Amino acid sequence: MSDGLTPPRLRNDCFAMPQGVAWVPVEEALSRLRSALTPVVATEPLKTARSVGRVLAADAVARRANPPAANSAVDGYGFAQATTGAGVQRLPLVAGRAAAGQPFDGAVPVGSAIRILTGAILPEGVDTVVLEEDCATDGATLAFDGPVRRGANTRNAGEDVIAGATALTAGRRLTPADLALLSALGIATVEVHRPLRVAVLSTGDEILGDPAADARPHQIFDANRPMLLAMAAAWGCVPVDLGHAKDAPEVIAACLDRGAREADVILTSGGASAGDEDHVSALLRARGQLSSWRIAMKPGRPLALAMWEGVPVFGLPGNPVAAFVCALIFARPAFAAMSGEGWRSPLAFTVPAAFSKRKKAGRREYLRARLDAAGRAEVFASEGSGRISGLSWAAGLVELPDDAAEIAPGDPVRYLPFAGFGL
Ligand SMILES: Nc1nc2c(c(=O)[nH]1)N[C@H]1C(S)=C(S)[C@@H](COP(=O)(O)OP(=O)(O)OC[C@H]3O[C@@H](n4cnc5c(N)ncnc54)[C@H](O)[C@@H]3O)O[C@H]1N2
Ligand code: MOO
Repeated sequence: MSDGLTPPRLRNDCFAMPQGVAWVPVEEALSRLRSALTPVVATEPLKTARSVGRVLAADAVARRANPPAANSAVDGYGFAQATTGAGVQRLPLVAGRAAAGQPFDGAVPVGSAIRILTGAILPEGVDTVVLEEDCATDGATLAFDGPVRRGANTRNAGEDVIAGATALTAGRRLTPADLALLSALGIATVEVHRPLRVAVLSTGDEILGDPAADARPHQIFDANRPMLLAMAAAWGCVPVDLGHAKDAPEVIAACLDRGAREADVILTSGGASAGDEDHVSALLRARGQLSSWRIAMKPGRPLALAMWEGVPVFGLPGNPVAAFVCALIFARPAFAAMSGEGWRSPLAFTVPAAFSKRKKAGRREYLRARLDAAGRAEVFASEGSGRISGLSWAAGLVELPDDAAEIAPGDPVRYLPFAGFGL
């Protein structure tokens, strides 16, 4: 008989905070990570044209000014402004013209004008250009209505960037626009970090790797691995697919060993909680250095952060929504720090809520959200952590503070667009 057995009061709330467990606030877990992580990737020289998405390992210094010489911003006629004034101006045209790539060799005499095209270096004697649409000409004389401002329709040498200036600083993840800037400044090669290698492992006896396979009722297709591998790739990392492992400690340990050999960081999903089959957290506690787990956030509370053979492991929860949110909030800034970019806080702005919600104190909450036509954040109808359709529906997250909150339509909320996470 077990008459003396007294169960705890029924909570029936899978998101309630269990007692007797140390919950790590999100900010504390983030600041632990931030202080622990440094760049782990080597550097290499790379052709600028091939460097998009890479992280600069050294400042890029302009070899040349942009523009390198004063030139015309329009197609028109150039002259010295000092000899012109108000009212109708008539200037004799010199023979020849100045075009981009075909500079005019001579000097333009004071009081004369020259045909000039966009991008052409200003010939000696020219400091001002008048737009061709504002001119009349018979081929020998130019007429326009003055006055014209000195320097009109021209671009100064170095007005964008001067030679010797630092164009981009170390830590910059290079964008297509950066490639234009570097190329214009004559920087043909950049010193960049090698991309971070991110290994991804799914765990669980129920996981079936191939979505084309015939699944038995107890089996589910692996949703987390393609998602996490694609996130790593979108973040400029090299994804390393570790496949999926059964819920057996020695199998998971072998996969982690491989991950530690082939990658700079490991993402696992599933088995992060404290259930009978939650081998990832148990393994990390027993054989890795578990630094922080059970984060006070929803979704994602069983996040495990640990080291395995000297390589950081992010033990993400199995529920795909929780795995996704934890990857955004923890893995993304951490990968940036490890990649040489430095810690990157997510882009966030305040928008009015299009929803009502009451939350309890003690946990930060992330809701799948998107902006409606009026710029208000609407949230996905269900908060269920397995509702993957809501991740596709969403374009960002609403972040609710650790404290209790009651949100009514129109109240300001913090919105974190996926685009700000590079997705
Ligand atoms: N008694 C308690 N049960 C649970 C708690 C709790 O505190 N007490 N926490 C719940 C929360 S919250 C989460 S999240 C999960 C996290 O558990 P695990 O990280 O150990 O994940 P699993 O149990 O392995 O899986 C959870 C769920 O996700 C599915 N899954 C796992 N991997 C994948 C994958 N690669 N692709 C698609 N779906 C996946 C798995 O089948 C489960 O349904 O624990 C709760 N339970
Ligand atoms: O918080 Mo669990 O991480 O919801 O799904």
